[in-house]
Amino acid sequence: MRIYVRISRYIKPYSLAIISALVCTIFASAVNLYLPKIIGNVIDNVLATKDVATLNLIAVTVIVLIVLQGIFMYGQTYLMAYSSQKIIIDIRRDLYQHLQKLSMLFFEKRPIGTIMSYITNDVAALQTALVNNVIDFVNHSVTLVGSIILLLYIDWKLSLLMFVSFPLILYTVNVSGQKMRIKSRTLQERAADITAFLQETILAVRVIKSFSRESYELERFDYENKRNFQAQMKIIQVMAIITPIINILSTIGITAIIWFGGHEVINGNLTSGALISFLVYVINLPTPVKRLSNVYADIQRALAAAQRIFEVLDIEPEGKNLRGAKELSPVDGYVSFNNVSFEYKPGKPVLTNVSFEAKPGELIAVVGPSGAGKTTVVNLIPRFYNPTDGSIRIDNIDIDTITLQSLREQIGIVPQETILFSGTIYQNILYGNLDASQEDVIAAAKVANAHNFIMEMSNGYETTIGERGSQLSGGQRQRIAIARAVLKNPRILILDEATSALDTENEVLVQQALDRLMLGRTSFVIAHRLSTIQRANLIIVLEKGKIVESGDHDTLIKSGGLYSKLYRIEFKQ
Ligand SMILES: Nc1ncnc2c1ncn2[C@@H]1O[C@H](COP(=O)(O)OP(=O)(O)OP(=O)(O)O)[C@@H](O)[C@H]1O
Repeated sequence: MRIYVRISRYIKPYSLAIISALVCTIFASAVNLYLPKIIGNVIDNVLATKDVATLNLIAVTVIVLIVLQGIFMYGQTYLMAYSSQKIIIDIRRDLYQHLQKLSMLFFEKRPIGTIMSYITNDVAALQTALVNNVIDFVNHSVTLVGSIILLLYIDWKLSLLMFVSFPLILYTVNVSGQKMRIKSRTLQERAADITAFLQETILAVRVIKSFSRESYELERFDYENKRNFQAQMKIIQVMAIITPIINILSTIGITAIIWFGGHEVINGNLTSGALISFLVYVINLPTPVKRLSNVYADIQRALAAAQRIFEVLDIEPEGKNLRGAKELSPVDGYVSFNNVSFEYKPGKPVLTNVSFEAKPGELIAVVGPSGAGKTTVVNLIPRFYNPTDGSIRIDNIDIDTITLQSLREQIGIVPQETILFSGTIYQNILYGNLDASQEDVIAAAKVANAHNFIMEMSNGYETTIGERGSQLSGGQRQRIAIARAVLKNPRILILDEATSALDTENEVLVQQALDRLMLGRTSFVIAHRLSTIQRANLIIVLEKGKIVESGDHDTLIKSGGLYSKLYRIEFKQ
């Protein structure tokens, strides 16, 4: 029931348009209902009495009715499509907005394709239900109920005969509808699996090719397709059984009516016209029943989709602001970790009692073996995750007590892998500060050593870069990411130095750009370069989530611990 209430909340703003559409539908269906009655009239009152005047009148009436029906059908289609599109846009928007608020953990737990499927497949299923099925439902319900009333009015004994088969039909529809609902959900999940698979393998096409795993991937794809096929066939099976059953039941009913009705006419209890009208109503009756059973199945499918959509909408944004969270005004850049512990999965600590301080403008290098928790430490600063224990303070304010947006406005991040959006280079740099002027963008590009290579491109700043910036080299992408960060002008900087080596020229340009970017900002660098650790005010050495050493380069080398070992293996080459 709750699901209907929630859907109705989306429908409410468009109720006037929907009601108007439904009124149009009712009138359009009423015309259909009236036509068999006219046929009966022609037989009894025109053909029997050879009354030409009435025949003319009936002909004109039929044409007028059909024209009116056309107008109503236009209204029904237009208004319903209008409102359902609007409703779908609202749902899609809410879903997208909600997804944006969900924590990183949500995205890490699910393949990208599955998440996309919520917004594409599930919303599309809802859309079909809203556009086609609501109209069909009203149209065929009116036809069904109207036909039954008219049948009773024409001859109730004949009607009773027909009604014997009806409960059987309704029962069949009901049982199959329940089955459809369960199977539809499975199908929807299988469809999402295929999207997820495609997404993953298309993104990883380079890896697949380099390992020559095309046939292996094809096998995996075949498997996903097979599962989808099986889910699809289970639904078809139910539908394939229900249709002939309904046909058989209706045909038995019609034959009985012709037989019994024929006797009624012969005995003079019924006119020929009335029997013909009756038969036309009865023959038309399976259509609404069949369509309603399809509508029912479609609505079940839509409900399954709606359920999945609402399940996502119900996931609490984990990184949400605490009640009474304050805006963080521009900071000096003092950052402290106070006994911070963290676990991604309960019971599996990734960081334990991490404490350190960074003064404004300092460079903090985070080093340690792979998996030590370096990325996790820096990800806690913009609150991509919340510490399980302890606190992080910026300018002595616990970051838990400030709004996420104002916190993240003060932090610039240059990741190891630069993610660019399809669009122009200009738009990609502007992403750092949407209010920046053209001069600012160019100045930032200059600081980032990006201006020259941009100007050498076919359309300069207006050059469109392919999806994820695939047309640019690694070093160029990094410099665009740096330009973005320069434009944002944050007080605190998080930098993940690329491990992959660039060519010497790019290396120098990137390094120079980074140095300019870090100047005067509190910078946390997951360090892979010798120059960074040598210059760092503080080096934090992590091992298995704990700080095992900290200090500057010279002190740590002298102490001869893990750092000096790492230094020999990783940095001093
Ligand atoms: N999203 C996640 N969910 C669960 N566990 C995670 C997640 N991210 C990282 N971990 C685990 O947490 C630990 C620390 O990971 P982290 O990425 O912080 O290490 P790192 O020092 O940055 O490693 P690397 O140098 O290899 O990038 C690892 O054991 C890793 O497996």
